Amino acid sequence: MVAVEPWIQTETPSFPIPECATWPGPAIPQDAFAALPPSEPACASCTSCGSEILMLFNYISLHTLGKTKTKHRSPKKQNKTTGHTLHTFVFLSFIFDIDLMVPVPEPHPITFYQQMLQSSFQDKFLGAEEEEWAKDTQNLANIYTELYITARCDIQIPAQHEVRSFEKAWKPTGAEKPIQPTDLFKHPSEEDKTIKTVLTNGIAGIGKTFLVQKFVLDWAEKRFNQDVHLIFPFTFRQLNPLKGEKFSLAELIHECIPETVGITEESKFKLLFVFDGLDESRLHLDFYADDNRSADVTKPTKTDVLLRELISGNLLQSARIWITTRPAATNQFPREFVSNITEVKGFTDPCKEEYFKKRFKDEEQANRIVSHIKASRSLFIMCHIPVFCWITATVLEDVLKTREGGELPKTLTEMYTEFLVSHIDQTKEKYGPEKSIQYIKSLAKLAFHQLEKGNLIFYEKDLSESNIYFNEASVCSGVVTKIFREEQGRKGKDKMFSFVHLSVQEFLAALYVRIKTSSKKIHRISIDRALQSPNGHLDLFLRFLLGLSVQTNQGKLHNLLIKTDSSPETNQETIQYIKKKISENLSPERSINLFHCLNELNDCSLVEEIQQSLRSGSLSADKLSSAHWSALLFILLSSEEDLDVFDLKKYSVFASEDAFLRLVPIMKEASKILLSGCDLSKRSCSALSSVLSCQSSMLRELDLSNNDLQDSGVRLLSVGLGTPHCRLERLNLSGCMVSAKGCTSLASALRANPYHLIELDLTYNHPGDAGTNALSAGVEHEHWKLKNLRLEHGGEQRLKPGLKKYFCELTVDTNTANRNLKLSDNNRKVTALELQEPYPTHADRFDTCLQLLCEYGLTGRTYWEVDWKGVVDLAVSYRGIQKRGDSVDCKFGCNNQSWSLMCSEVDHYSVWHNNTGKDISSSSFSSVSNRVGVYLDWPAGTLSYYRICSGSMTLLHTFKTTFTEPLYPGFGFCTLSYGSSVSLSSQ
Ligand SMILES: Nc1ncnc2c1ncn2[C@@H]1O[C@H](COP(=O)(O)OP(=O)(O)OP(=O)(O)O)[C@@H](O)[C@H]1O
Repeated sequence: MVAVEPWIQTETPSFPIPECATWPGPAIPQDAFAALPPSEPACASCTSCGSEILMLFNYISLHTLGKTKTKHRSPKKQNKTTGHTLHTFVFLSFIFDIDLMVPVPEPHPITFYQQMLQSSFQDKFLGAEEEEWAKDTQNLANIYTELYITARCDIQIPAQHEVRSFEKAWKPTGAEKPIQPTDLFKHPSEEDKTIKTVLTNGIAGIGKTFLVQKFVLDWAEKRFNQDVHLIFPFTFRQLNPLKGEKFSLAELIHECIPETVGITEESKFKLLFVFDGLDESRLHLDFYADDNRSADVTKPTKTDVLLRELISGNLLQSARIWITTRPAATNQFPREFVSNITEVKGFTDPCKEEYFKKRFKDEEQANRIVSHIKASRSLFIMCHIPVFCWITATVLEDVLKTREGGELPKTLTEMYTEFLVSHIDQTKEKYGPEKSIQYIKSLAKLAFHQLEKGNLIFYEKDLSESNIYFNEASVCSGVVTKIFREEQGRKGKDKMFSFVHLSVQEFLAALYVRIKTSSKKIHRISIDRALQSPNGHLDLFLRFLLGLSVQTNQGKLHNLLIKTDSSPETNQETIQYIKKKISENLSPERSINLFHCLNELNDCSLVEEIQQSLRSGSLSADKLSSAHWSALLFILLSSEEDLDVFDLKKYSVFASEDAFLRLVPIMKEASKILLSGCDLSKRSCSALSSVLSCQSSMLRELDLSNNDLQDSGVRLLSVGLGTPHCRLERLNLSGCMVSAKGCTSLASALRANPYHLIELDLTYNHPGDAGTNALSAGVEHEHWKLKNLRLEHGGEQRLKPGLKKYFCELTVDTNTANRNLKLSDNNRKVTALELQEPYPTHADRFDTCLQLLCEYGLTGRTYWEVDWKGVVDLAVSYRGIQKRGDSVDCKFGCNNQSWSLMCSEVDHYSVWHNNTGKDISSSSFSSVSNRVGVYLDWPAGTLSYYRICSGSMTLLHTFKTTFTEPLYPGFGFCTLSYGSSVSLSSQ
């Protein structure tokens, strides 16, 4: 027996394999495994899966190798066969019927086959640029730009049409964990454990196929993943035509990956099966179907069943599986078969630039293109999608070549119009203008009808319905190859087609409508239809349709469009109609699309109005209309501002609860929401609950401390917390008036969804025994992730509203009182007098400054109130403030040891720290008030002073700092204001 690799070991127990006698070929040479590292198996000791592989490759050697030797290959492919090594030559000779010049003894060590496959894949994947539709793109290794990939712990099924999601200014967030492609199969927490099945999710054109190709190329060029012996890359497009046909697994592999034909070795290989494009699958992949019997690798089985068995792990249990898909198809895949989910997010901002720099070798040209794209926010955002970068690069390259110094396209419609025009121009001369125009028209028809049906992949039959006949199309392929691609089906059957990107299909569909009708009404009808769509699937179509009514775009496509009545006046009517719609109560997503439409129509008036008010500081939340609110959200969502952290205090102009509720779409983008002390009530809890339960919620941290949410609010919040989509890790409800009832709601939410919350802060509440027990019991539970439950500083007083819950009765420290300060009213009143008191000498006594300190140092949250008269300093100070003399080191507010509010019946208020003062405007105070409230939140580093008048509080000032020692409240007076006094108020 030899060492079995851990990832095989963990899955099936070892048992002795059948005797080598079952091997039908020549005996295995002694040195067959010589090229393997010492930990690799030196002989065929095996697990159950090992024996499956043994049978698989025995079968290959017997049945398929000979058969495929005679297979006919296309001359085009033959030209590509410039083998890298002797092995490659030998291997390729099997495929291409080239006479063997050097006989190679069989069977070979695994490294032999590995090298053959790797050499062959180098040819295949380096040559990715040879794809028909992308003839001008460069070599994969040269153009490949790093993609941002994240690990997710669940599958996201978008409620929206995926095209919409590419409008957002996506940025890496703290909530997401980026991973390298080389770590796809590494366990996130346990390094020595590998993962069996990875599902990689990503919207259309985001780079999934490129990622797969680069992964395989890196393996083939021995850069990464060398622990995998063999990689078998499939695409669902390839597999679709095989639906219902019967193959053994080996035959299926050979059928789709001819490069594997030579493999005849038996052993326990580490295999990786890659299946690209689950969303395009037409196979019957019902994992719970009745016919799910355990399949035999060697017996002909229906392709659909083989795949299901392989993916579900019933076949080749130790093989790794990697599936890529667009989000819409993720729900086809049962969660229990996925060990890890990753998402391709596209290019980060620096990578967008890098892409263009790779694509344009001329540095000056590259810089010009990058700065043009950056100048148009919408284009720059969209460039996180690689296919959009490709379209942009293609267009701009052409425009720069043909129009020296000319305007570059700025809107989306302008970009796609140029894209189309450049292809028509390139091919007109070759095939004649009529034919090329006719084909574009036919493609537009196809695009429209298939979009209506929701189809992204079409067959020859669909083409002929739009008068496209394959043979002619291929003759004229120069016209269409860049916008339309053909996937080579099997043996010439079932050819499949798609547009290079869904957005191209949507553009052509809009063009079709423009070709067909010049009616004024079409704008309104299309706007209404797009607004009715629950998932926004017509949003982009609408933008193109309206963009195509702009005269400059129409001028460029005059060969295709009939004369329309899209005069500037008609467009003005459309603009007014859109503005009217925006002012109605639309969902944020729909209204944001309408702003994009206005942009396509070159109308930016609404957005400019808001931007102007933002710049001048005249924006006031209560004066904003619905349309202005939508404009504001549009600006915020598409701004460069980092939306990862939502801090309501940053949006001070919206600090009312009503305004806060309007900002929910922004909160949905955040991973951290900071709402401490924002006067929120239970109304806000329902909104936050919807953010928590939103499918795409990235929220990990929510700080609601110091809001009087009460149990009713916490109950609403718990609804969101308990939903499976909520992945909140930290929740701060400190000082939210929560009693046992609220704790019980939280506990039941956590019973439903115990997997994410790690930290729960319930300090300064009143959980009582019942609340404490309900939550503490959960912490002990093995499924609960909650580790840090904080319940300190509890008590009945915490159920009081506002800052009163932190009320504290201060006691003066008589040993610190200056002799000119008289204490009366049971030491609760301090008055500055010219006449000295006979206090004994004490080291802590202020000998010159008319000041005193209170007895206890404060380190938590404390609130107190005082009544004052004359001119007084209401201060907090470190204990070590100097007590001798009258220098700045002694005086409250004049050093770095103390902070003070100076109240004067003449000059009103000023705040002081470190000898720097700031007056507080008194113009807003209509009447005199001599009561001040002081709130110290020592851990948060805030000290706030409030003016209290007839029971209402007005914030005067907040100091924000980091306190390093306990703080002692203190009172100070100046020598010229004898008679001034401070009285400590009781609760
Ligand atoms: N990492 C990358 N570096 C450079 N270009 C890329 C990269 N990824 C993708 N592209 C460009 O974008 C195009 C589309 O990418 P790809 O086909 O991989 O997307 P996809 O996610 O598989 O899309 P779909 O879901 O539509 O199949 C590529 O042909 C290439 O031009």
